[in-house]
This record gives sequence, C-alpha cells and structure tokens, in this order.
Amino acid sequence: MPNWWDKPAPVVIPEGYAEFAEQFRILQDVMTAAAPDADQTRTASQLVAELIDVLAQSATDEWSQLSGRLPVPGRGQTLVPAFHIETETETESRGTVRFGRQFLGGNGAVHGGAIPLFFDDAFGRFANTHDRTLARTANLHVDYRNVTPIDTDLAVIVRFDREEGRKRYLTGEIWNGECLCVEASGLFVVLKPGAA
Ligand SMILES: CCCCCCCC/C=C\CCCCCCCC(=O)SCCNC(=O)CCNC(=O)[C@H](O)C(C)(C)COP(=O)(O)OP(=O)(O)OC[C@H]1O[C@@H](n2cnc3c(N)ncnc32)[C@H](O)[C@@H]1OP(=O)(O)O
Repeated sequence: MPNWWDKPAPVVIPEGYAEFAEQFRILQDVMTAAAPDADQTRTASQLVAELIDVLAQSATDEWSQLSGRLPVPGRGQTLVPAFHIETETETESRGTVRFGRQFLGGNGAVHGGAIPLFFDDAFGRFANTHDRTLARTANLHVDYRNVTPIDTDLAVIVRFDREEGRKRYLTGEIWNGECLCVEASGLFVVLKPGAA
C-alpha cells in the first residue's frame, strides 16, 4: 500500500484549486448563516446537486486526492479551519486562523470541538514535517481560557517543545489581540516500524 509520507504520490495541484477550496469554505459559512425560503432552498439544492456531479467525475482514492495536501493553503481540508502560516522554524510556527460562521458554537463563540480539531491538524502537520518520521496523536489537551470569537483574525503560535524517544510534545496558543483564548498541548508518538 502506498503511503504519503515517504512515497508521496506526484499530484499536480491545478490552477484555481486553492481558490476553489477557499470558495468551498465560504459556501459552508454562507450556508450556516442563511435562512433561505422554499424557492431559495430548492435553487440552492439543485446547484449543490450539480456541484456533486462535477466533483464525483474525478473521484479517486486517498493517495491521489488533492484535499489534505500540504502545498494547498489550509491543505484544501475544508473541514478544518485554515492555519495561515506566516513564519516557521523547525520548532515554532506563527500565523493566523479565522473561524468562519460554520464553526459557531453559540452567541458568537467558536464551537468547543472545532478548537481541538484545529490543533490536531496544526500539531499533526508540525509533528510530521521538517524531515520527521511519521507520528500520530496520542493525546490532546485544550484549555479554553476565554471565548474564542468567530469571524475574527486570531494569532496562532504552535511550538515543537521537545522530543523524548518516540514521544513528541507540542504546545500552542490562540490569541485575540492581547487576550489569550486557548492553550493547547499534544503528545505525538512516532509509529513503530511497520505500523500504519
Ligand atoms: C496521521 C498521520 C498523518 C501523516 C501526515 C504526513 C505528512 C503530512 C503533514 C501534515 C498533515 C497532517 C495533519 C493531520 C494530522 C492528524 C494526526 C492525527 O489525528 S492521527 C489520528 C489520531 N490518533 C490516532 O488514531 C492514534 C491511535 N493510537 C495509536 O495508534 C497508538 O496508541 C499510538 C501510536 C499513539 C501509541 O501506540 P504505540 O504502541 O506505538 O506506543 P506505546 O509503545 O504504547 O507508547 C510509546 C510511549 O508513548 C506513551 N503513550 C502512548 N500513548 C499515550 C497517551 N495517550 N498518553 C500519554 N502517553 C502515551 C507510552 O506511555 C510510551 O511512553 P514510554 O516510552 O514508556 O515513556
């Protein structure tokens, strides 16, 4: 079976794909924020059915899909809020995230489940790049220090703290200006030889 860490399939990201992935995020935000009437619901439903038909024409397996690939901003993984990285060293990554309306928990606050999702992806990416061997999330801890607002550009810091044998420890924060919203930490364990 191929794997994408030591034998990445040679995918070509077509022109416009990153923009399409971004539009798809916007679609999910707009859908969440809408209160369509029956006519609008019917029209939207027909258009989505057409979209499904077009995309289904290029259905492929995990190893050839474009979603999830590192070269696409936000990895084209539209389930996960996109981490826009601005600076990165081997041990620290800084950038921004903006949780759109689709990630609303209630009363303007980001859903509590979206935040560990974001950190699992941001930590997972960092734990598995910079020539590091494959590691999976063993645990993830999240402290919700203050409400994380939707539709706001938030600062993110992710750190590769240390490595002890097969264990990799990562930490991270989300800031809204001077306000610390979230602190997170995760343990990633390097897979044993032969483990998938
Ligand atoms: C997915 C990989 C992606 C690859 C990407 C390639 C490049 C692309 C780049 C970027 C994109 C990536 C973005 C997405 C990434 C998302 C990542 C995920 O969400 S992964 C899915 C969720 N996680 C699981 O499904 C794990 C399920 N669990 C397991 O498979 C095992 O439990 C595993 C591998 C975590 C550990 O099992 P053992 O048998 O290998 O390890 P043992 O020998 O038991 O433990 C080793 C050490 O770790 C500690 N340990 C293990 N689990 C622990 C835990 N839960 N808490 C504390 N310590 C733990 C143990 O106490 C031991 O420590 P002592 O060496 O004795 O000091």
